Amino acid sequence: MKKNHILTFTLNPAYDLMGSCKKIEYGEVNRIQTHGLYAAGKGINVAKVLRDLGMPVTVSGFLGEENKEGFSSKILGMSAQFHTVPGRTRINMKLTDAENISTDFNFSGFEINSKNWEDFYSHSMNILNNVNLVVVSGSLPIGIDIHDFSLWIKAVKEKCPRLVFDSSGEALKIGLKVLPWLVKPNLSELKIWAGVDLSHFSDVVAAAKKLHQEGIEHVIVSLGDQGAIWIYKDGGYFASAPACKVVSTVGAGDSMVAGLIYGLLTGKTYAHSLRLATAISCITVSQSGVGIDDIDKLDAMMARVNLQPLS
Ligand SMILES: Nc1ncnc2c1ncn2[C@@H]1O[C@H](COP(=O)(O)OP(=O)(O)O)[C@@H](O)[C@H]1O
Ligand SMILES: O=P(O)(O)OC[C@H]1O[C@](O)(COP(=O)(O)O)[C@@H](O)[C@@H]1O
Repeated sequence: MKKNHILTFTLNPAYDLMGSCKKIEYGEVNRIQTHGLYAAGKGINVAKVLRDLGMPVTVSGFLGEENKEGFSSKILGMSAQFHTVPGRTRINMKLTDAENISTDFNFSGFEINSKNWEDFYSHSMNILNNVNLVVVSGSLPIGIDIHDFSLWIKAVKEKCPRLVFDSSGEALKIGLKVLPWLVKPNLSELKIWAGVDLSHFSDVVAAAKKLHQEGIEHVIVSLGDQGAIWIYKDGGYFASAPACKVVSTVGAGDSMVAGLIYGLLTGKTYAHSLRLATAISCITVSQSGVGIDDIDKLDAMMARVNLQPLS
């Protein structure tokens, strides 16, 4: 396997059906303009960006048997090592309205039984050999016991200490306990972890520092259109996100994670890496779907990111 080989696990991938309408009318028939149907889920999105930046990447997780045709053809250029299970991969609906607000309807899909989990567990440990960095991202499908997930992610970290973790809800709380190498909660996820309302910027910085002090080397908190902060051993940065036309914010966080990984694995400075990650996430916001189709756009977007050191 090549140097810097990256593996992403998406236990609950999805087809993202993206579209827009003027306004979502509750209880009415809503007519939606379709933008596209994409193979997605957090680790898949991270992998798309890394692939476009030229990094070798493998994607893994579960995939539903019934609608698996087509998924692989939508993620060309990366190695796919999915564990197929009976049932359907979920379809998540993502709508952007005239005020540029994205609303997500994340459905449930296949269910995992204990045999599926046991098989996946051993398969996942095998494919972790020779991996330089592993990403565990997204929600858990129905049927995965949180205690089993906790044991699995611990074992993943033992095999590959450079663990990047991005999830929500109970899985987020459990995953943070294994002290991943890098985490990127958004503001609402950080609030859940902190258990308090983080109403001021200084509260957000303090909570991120606390998470870092627990033993997580890189804590990045994304703040939507406000940008992001990064706390690491010797300091931190705030990056403001450049104003951009919003097509859909879906995948913005995943794109940021990919940019951070790329910067860190290719030896860029933290300032450069955060600038790059912020720029990539803004490019994602200004298009439908995740990925960098024009690499020349990046430099221009990076120049528009404003960085400030945090004390
Ligand atoms: N409306 C926006 N305009 C510009 N950049 C944005 C916007 N929304 C998100 N971003 C960029 O994407 C990053 C991740 O977005 P955020 O919504 O915080 O994450 P998540 O998708 O994980 O909830 C932000 O830090 C920012 O750089
Ligand atoms: O696994 P979850 O938490 O339901 O999230 C899955 C959804 O998140 C996405 O990966 C987008 O995530 P972000 O907007 O946080 O980057 C979608 O592609 C997918 O539908």
